[in-house]
Amino acid sequence: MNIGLTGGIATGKSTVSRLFTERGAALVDLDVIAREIVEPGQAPLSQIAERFGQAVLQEDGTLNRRKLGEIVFADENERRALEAITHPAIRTRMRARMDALQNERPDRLVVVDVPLLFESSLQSYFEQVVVVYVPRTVQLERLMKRDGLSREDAERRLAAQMDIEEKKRLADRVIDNSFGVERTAEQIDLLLRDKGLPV
Ligand SMILES: CC(C)(COP(=O)(O)OP(=O)(O)OC[C@H]1O[C@@H](n2cnc3c(N)ncnc32)[C@H](O)[C@@H]1O)[C@@H](O)C(=O)NCCC(=O)NCCS
Ligand SMILES: Nc1ncnc2c1ncn2[C@@H]1O[C@H](COP(=O)(O)OP(=O)(O)OP(=O)(O)O)[C@@H](O)[C@H]1O
Repeated sequence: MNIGLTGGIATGKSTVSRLFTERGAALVDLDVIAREIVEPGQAPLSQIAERFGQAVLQEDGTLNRRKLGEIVFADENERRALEAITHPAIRTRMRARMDALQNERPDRLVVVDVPLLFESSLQSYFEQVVVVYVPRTVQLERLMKRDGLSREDAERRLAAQMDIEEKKRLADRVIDNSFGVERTAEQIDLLLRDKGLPV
């Protein structure tokens, strides 16, 4: 049994993932996998340095994420080039983790946090696609606050993704995270009950 969990940047996917794992679900997080595959010694990191120049590496050879972020969120072509390097490796690892977890305990819910699920057309990997939703204004405020970004930088990151209202329309199920975390937890309990899972 699996769920593909998505939403927009800073709409609350990590918060919702944590609520699921507290209730016994297993988690596969694509932001974590995306970091693993660019660790020193991994092929994608060398490809990134070749494509974007040594300036995107720090002195210790690790990726300068802030610098690369500035480049790719300002230019769609650059972003696509980065995705062409990273996405195949991310997808392979995602599939392997999902299979391993499901084989280990077939009765367990596997939640997969996939920020770009719709943008990358990954619907077919999942039995149900759940969107964590907040209105755009709330999304922008939470993003600026959490990451210390200016409004302009936050807007740029939002512009790199499908609009949250569009994602809401495409969802099999929506979790509204506009209110307190308690209200969000109630919606998760309801979803688990609908699936016949213990809460
Ligand atoms: C550009 C990078 C180095 C910036 O790193 P940074 O630490 O600032 O951000 P982080 O990785 O924590 O991502 C935060 C959020 O940004 C958004 N985001 C990241 N990459 C992209 C992208 N290519 N397109 C649109 N949104 C993106 C997602 O909502 C993600 O959850 C990094 O995001 C990256 O390597 N992106 C390419 C891999 C990728 O597509 N990851 C997204 C999940 S698979
Ligand atoms: N219900 C809520 N009420 C108030 N603040 C919240 C709520 N849910 C999440 N937040 C805050 O909003 C910010 C974004 O949440 P979170 O990090 O879970 O989003 P995300 O979708 O995982 O982000 P990303 O796309 O960057 O991975 C965080 O600072 C978090 O503490």
